[in-house]
Amino acid sequence: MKPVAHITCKRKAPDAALFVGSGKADEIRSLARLHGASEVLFDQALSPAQQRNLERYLELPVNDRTLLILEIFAQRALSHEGKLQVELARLQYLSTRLVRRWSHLERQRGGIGARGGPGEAQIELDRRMISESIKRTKDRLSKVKRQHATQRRQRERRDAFRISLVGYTNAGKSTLFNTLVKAHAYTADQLFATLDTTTRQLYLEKAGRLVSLSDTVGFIRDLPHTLISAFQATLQESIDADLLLHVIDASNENYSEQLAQVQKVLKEIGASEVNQILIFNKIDLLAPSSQPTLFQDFYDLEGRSVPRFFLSARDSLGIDALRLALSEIVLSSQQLSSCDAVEWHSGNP
Ligand SMILES: Nc1nc2c(ncn2[C@@H]2O[C@H](COP(=O)(O)OP(=O)(O)OP(=O)(O)O)[C@@H](O)[C@H]2O)c(=O)[nH]1
Ligand SMILES: [Mg+2]
Repeated sequence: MKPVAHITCKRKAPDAALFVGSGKADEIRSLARLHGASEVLFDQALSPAQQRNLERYLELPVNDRTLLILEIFAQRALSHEGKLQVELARLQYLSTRLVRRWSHLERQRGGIGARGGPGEAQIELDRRMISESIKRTKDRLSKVKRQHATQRRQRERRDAFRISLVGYTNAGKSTLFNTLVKAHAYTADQLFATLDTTTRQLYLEKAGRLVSLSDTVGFIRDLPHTLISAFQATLQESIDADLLLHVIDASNENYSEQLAQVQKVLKEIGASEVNQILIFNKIDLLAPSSQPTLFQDFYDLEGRSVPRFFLSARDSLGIDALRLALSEIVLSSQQLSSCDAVEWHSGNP
């Protein structure tokens, strides 16, 4: 599907019935007719009622940002757990929108049904089918989650230091992951290239030990709440980590907004207290005048001073300095935990 036209609108508050004003809705309708559009997509979350009213008004299928993100997620999910999570989020989304949605369109197309469109009985049947599917998917998901929790506990028992890559979608997390572990995670110039958490062992020479490194799903502005809860298990990896590498596309003009969005999601999933290092990536794309003079400094992250590294994951530029810093952090955390142990012993003769 390709966009044929787009239209923006400024309003103090969304209209309860149509989301936009009726004048704007008329404009959308003429534009859609002019371009022969087959669907209208809103880059915002619509309520079920708004969506229904808009479809009636525009006489076209109307979808919203949540559904678009769900569709992209559905295409990208690879693991069994990821697929189940997307399926569940999609069913839950659908179940709120199953109210005579298509009746008016089917009537126009001379559709079947006694009084045009699916009857109440059909809707009731669909609803029951969806709620059964929701239950089945939930059961399957909780089984997979139990298995994963066991695996996670086993990893924890091995006492690994855990590092997670987090950041806005397309920031370069998977590229950095590959560069660091020389693995081959799927990278692509598209949103949500990665949906499943991949974990590999990373050897840090200076620390003389292995740590575990996880690549995670990218974050995005206004991530719908249903999706946050659907991906809670996947994002759990970042909450459980000892250290977050927050990757930022420094060449993106909206990088500071994206950084703030990621911070917001981290708060929502309860990971805002985990230590962070900021990675300003893609410096190869910066103009000579914007190149950093220092490749390592500190950044004021909501009142916390956190280490920041400038690098290019694609060109392996600045990677050695990052590996060195990671080694130092791992070593000092080891010292800290052995100090704890000593204190504990001295306090308990
Ligand atoms: N020029 C340049 N491009 C980069 C760099 N790092 C990543 N990219 C490109 O940016 C795009 C996105 O990279 P990914 O590693 O897939 O990004 P991601 O953060 O894993 O994205 P999601 O999985 O979608 O969240 C790809 O086209 C990469 O080749 C870099 O340092 N410089
Ligand atoms: Mg990725």
